[in-house]
Amino acid sequence: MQTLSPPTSNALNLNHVIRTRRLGPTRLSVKCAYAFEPASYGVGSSRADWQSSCAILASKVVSQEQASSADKNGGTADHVASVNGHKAAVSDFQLVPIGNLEANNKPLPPKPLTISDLSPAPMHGSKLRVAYQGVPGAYSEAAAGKAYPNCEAIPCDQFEVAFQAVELWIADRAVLPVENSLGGSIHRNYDLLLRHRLHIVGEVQLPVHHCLLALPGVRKEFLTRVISHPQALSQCEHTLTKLGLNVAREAVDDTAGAAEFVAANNLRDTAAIASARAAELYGLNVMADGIQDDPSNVTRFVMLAREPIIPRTDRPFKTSIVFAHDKGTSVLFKVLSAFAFRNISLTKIESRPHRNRPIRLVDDANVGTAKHFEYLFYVDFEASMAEVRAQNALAEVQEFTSFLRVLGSYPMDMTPWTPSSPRH
Ligand SMILES: O=C(O)C(=O)C[C@]1(C(=O)O)C=C[C@@H](O)C=C1
Repeated sequence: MQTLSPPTSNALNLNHVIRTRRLGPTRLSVKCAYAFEPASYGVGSSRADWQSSCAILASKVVSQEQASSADKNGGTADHVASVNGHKAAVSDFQLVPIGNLEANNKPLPPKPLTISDLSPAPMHGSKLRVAYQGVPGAYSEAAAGKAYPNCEAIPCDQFEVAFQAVELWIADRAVLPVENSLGGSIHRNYDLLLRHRLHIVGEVQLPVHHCLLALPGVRKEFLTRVISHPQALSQCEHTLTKLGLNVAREAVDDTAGAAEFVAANNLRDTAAIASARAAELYGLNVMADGIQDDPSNVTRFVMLAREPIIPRTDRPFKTSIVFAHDKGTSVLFKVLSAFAFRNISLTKIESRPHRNRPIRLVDDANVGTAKHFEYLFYVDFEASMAEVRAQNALAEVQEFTSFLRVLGSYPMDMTPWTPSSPRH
């Protein structure tokens, strides 16, 4: 996939990230997130390890910010001296947050934690911060808004950065696409779900209504290429051909980023496939509206958090799992029968290469060596982990598999269906 970097989006370092999260939606980049590579913050295998790593990170962030504000006030030497054991006054060590000073500059004792401090989100009364991949105007931003109305949406330049933003407490949630009704699965996010330790806490299904966007005054005959996210290009493939647009199609990181790129570079030979909101944001014209090949085009997004939600039985729930087996795919039928036997419907099954052990060799002295590809299986089923039948099904699945992880048990998106109508 080609990466067209729009001139407006700079790669940020961690200090910038921390500041811009308060200022507004500058895109988080992988460069900033890699400042805390998993290996360097030593995430252990247990949740306790992971949580304490996050706490250490969060305290590092605070002390970095305090150090930089001390620098600005010419306080570096004092700070270093106090850390080295001179000037051991409490205020030098800043054991009490700076804001907690009485009028006479005496530190107040720390405030006790309350129940609301412990609730997972929103943090400290502020808006919920939701990471998504893309720039403003992307469908993922709309999905974040549907999942968490009034949230502060935080643009990230890659899916991986959105995962890390939540892990590093820069964001409270991530909203990421996993499948589209026309384009199929977004494999990258399936792989990332396994590599990261976040939990699926919800899903949203967003009707995706694509537009063909170009600079004002540009006509179809001028176009030599159409750029967009690969999913968007595949969702509009036939319609583009029907419109007579047999021009080059180029994949970029996100739909709104494509619109931004056309506008920022004043490209009169290039159109972007993106939302009507992207047209407004980047000053483009809508040349054709509703160009997705199916009017009921819909993308399913999952909401991710550091903590799982407590599963319930008072409304429809879905559960997502991933499993593998040492003996390969032969176990699949047994696993699926554990659900069929209990009348639990599967809504999705996806297989991905088993990255740690992609090939299994089976030697047969007479005929040679068979090389089987190994897979991880992702299954979504319609039941809550609070239901006994789901617990029993998983207990059985565990017997057949060498690896099983519950990615989340969460309420199904049951919002009324409103497909968009084609108007091109
Ligand atoms: O590029 C965007 O606007 C996105 O939000 C990404 C994405 C995707 O990854 O599938 C989301 C929804 C649409 O299906 C097209 C693209």
